[in-house]
Order: sequence, then C-alpha cells, then structure tokens
Amino acid sequence: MVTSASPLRVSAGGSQQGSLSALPIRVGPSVLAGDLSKLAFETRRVIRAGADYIHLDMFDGNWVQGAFTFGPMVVKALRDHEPRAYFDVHLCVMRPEEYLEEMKHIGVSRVTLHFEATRDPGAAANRAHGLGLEIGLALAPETQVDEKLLSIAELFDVVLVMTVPPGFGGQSFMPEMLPKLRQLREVFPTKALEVDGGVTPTTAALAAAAGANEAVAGSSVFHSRNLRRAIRELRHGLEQGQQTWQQS
Ligand SMILES: O=C(CO)[C@H](O)[C@H](O)COP(=O)(O)O
Repeated sequence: MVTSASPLRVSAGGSQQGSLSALPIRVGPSVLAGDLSKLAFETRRVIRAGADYIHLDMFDGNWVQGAFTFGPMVVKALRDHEPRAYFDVHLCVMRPEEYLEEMKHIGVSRVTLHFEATRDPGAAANRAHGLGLEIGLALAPETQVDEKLLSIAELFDVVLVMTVPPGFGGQSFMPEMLPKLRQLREVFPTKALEVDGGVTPTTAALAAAAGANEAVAGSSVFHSRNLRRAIRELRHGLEQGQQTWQQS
C-alpha cells in the first residue's frame, strides 16, 4: 500500500498545498435519499434550496449486487423538467463506458465511471471529452492509489473518493478514506475532488481538510426538515475544512 509517507508523482503533478483556494466548494444532493416516487419534485426542491448540482446514482443491480435505481430514460425525463441544472451521474453499472454516448444524448453534465468497473478508463475519459462531456473517476473504498491509477486519474475532470461501499445510502463515513484524499490532492492540486457517502457537515469538514472540494450528500440533506439549512451547513463544513487545509 502506498502511504502519505511515500508521495507519488505523475508528470503534471507536484505538491502545491495552498492552491486549493482556487477550487470551488460545491454541494450535490443525492436524490437517492429523497422520495423516489417524486424525483422531479425532489430535484426542484434541492435546486431551490441552494444545491450546486444534482447527483444521480444509476445502479444496475449487477455491479452493485441487488441494488437497482433508475436508468437513462428517467434521467432524460428529469432533464426535461430541469433544463439548466448540473446533472452529475454516478454510473454504478457493469461496463459503464458503453453508456457515454447515451449520457451525452440525454443531457448529462458530468458522468462518473468506476475505476473498478471500466475496461479501459483512459480511453473512456478521452471518448467522453470528445463528446463534450465532463468525466469523473470513482474509486471504491478498497481501491488504493498507485502510480498506474494516478496516470489514469490525470485524464479525468474529477476524482470521486467513495467514503462508503457503493450500493445504498445511510451508511457511515469511512475516515480511513482521508489519507487517499490527501494523496490525490498532493498530486493533483487543481483537480476537483469529490466525496460521496455518509457526508454530514462534520465529515464534509474532515474531507475538505484532506483536500476534497465537492460533496455528495443524500441522507443529511433529504432527511433534514430544512433543506436550505442542511445545504448551507454542508457548504460551511467544506469551507471550514478547506481553511484547515490551507493552514496546514
Ligand atoms: O452513491 C451512493 C451510495 O452508493 C449515494 O450517493 C450515497 O450513499 C449518498 O447517501 P448518504 O449521504 O445517505 O450516504
């Protein structure tokens, strides 16, 4: 295992702590935690409450065993309701690279593929960019950072560090993912770094102090009685954490 005591470098890398201030803080509610019978309503509610983007988890019941959510047709229907929202689709499916053209066609803003599920992630990133799609690389908790992964991650617009095993909401944030975030931030000082799973204002602050600048949150937003306050507190947690990073 590579630890923070053995920093890794790729060609465009280099440790530039402090430049994190250039990266925008963004909060993306995961509609998985909302009322799935009212997806358009839930999406509109969090947009009005100040969400920066909408996180949409597509599970195929295969890559994440037994968990099905929704597919491209549902996302297309949502897009028709919300033509301007930033849609961040997290593909927890087998062979996610086969869906890139469809994601573009239905108006997705960014699509995130799992490193573990994709046959040739580098080629997928290049193809997504050719289509004019932003592209993310998701890392399941068991995936460790090494030179090969870094050279692939360099091709992506965002790296998503899963802070729970993908599959369902309501799990607890895994603090053991924080060193992974630190490693990635050291190598990629200006790349978007996102966390997903068990994100609350407290864990958002921990993640941002380790380098994250984007947070997906399901339960802590949708189970709150006040969506606006929940999103504001998550943003505040990220800002506090970013300050800690800058001072460290
Ligand atoms: O990708 C996911 C699960 O695989 C969800 O986006 C994530 O779990 C968000 O839910 P919560 O904030 O309740 O943990």
